[in-house]
Amino acid sequence: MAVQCGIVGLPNVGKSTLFNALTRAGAASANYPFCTIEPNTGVVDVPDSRLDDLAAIVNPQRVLPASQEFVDIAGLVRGASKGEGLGNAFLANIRETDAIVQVVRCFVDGDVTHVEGGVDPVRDLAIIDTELIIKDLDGAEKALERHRKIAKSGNKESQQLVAALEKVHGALDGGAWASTADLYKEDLALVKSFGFITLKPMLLVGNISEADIPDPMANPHYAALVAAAAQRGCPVIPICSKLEAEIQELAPEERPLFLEEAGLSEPGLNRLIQASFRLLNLQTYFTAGVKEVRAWTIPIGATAPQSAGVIHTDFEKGFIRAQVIGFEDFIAHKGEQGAKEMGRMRSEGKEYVVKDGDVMHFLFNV
Ligand SMILES: Nc1ncnc2c1ncn2[C@@H]1O[C@H](COP(=O)(O)OP(=O)(O)OP(=O)(O)O)[C@@H](O)[C@H]1O
Ligand SMILES: [Mg+2]
Repeated sequence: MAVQCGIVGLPNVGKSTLFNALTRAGAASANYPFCTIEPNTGVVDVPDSRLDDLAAIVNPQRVLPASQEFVDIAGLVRGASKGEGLGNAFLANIRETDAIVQVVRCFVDGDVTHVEGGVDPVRDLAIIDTELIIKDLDGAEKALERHRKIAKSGNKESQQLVAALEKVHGALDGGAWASTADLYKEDLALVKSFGFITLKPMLLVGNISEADIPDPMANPHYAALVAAAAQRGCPVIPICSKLEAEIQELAPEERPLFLEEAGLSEPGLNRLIQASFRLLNLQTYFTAGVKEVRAWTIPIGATAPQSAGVIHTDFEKGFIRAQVIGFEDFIAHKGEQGAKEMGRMRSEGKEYVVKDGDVMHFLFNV
């Protein structure tokens, strides 16, 4: 289950630079087939140092991190939703994604053109908002037109769908994101297939300059973005895309020193990937065998059978029970054998809610 994030923003704000940094980072260490699916879609590894800790104990033949997909689209300009610029065609590409990462320019550099004439993150946010809202409004209107006809014939499901679409439409028509509409779980399920962009969770990336790294809030543009993000309850992280891309061009052994000099404890990309994980309420469990140590992505709250289903649907169908060792126990007792001897291996049933970091072994019927 590779989670997909769509990267949006005005032209020339640093989306592709960020995307390239991300995908190069992934490609360097990834052993995934189809690493680059399309020119503008890249699969990246989810950095997780716990995998190294597990591998040091288990000594597996291979280590497989969890993965995440990023989709880079052309910049959106004013009027993109009405066909201006290239962005409109590309907006369709992000309808399928699970979350939106919006890159907002906060770096000041006279050599890099700003399509709106100057750096102003709050204005830029409003422009992108408008485009996404109009695009969704258009989609909602078309869907309503179609489904109102079917609903008239007395089709119950269509009537429910129309009611849900009307809520979405109402929010969008008032200039707000569809996610602010008062939608029940059932409504969300009904409108899911329409891929409304403004129903997706969004993470803001303030693209700062290298000089801002030690103290991003000292850049008034970034501070303004943080304030705007807080107002709408949207997470925001500072990243210098340009530097991140440069880091990924270095040999892995050269990176730590470079990071230290830049004032970073780890690549900003790690924070970005981890933040998008949190945004989507995801967590990780591990399988740790001599063949492979592997990270698996599951929603927070997933039960043991649901988690097994991420490996294979048969594991979920035929689930009997799971043997579980907490990550800390696995490390402290130097692996499965040690944890077992100390009574730290638990047998859990169908109701067990998997915890972040659990090392799992599933028993199932086929
Ligand atoms: N943090 C930064 N500091 C300084 N320059 C940057 C930074 N991030 C990106 N740039 C520069 O901004 C320019 C535009 O970057 P990029 O091509 O990534 O933008 P984009 O958003 O993908 O544009 P488009 O929408 O046209 O595809 C490049 O010259 C890049 O080097
Ligand atoms: Mg680009």
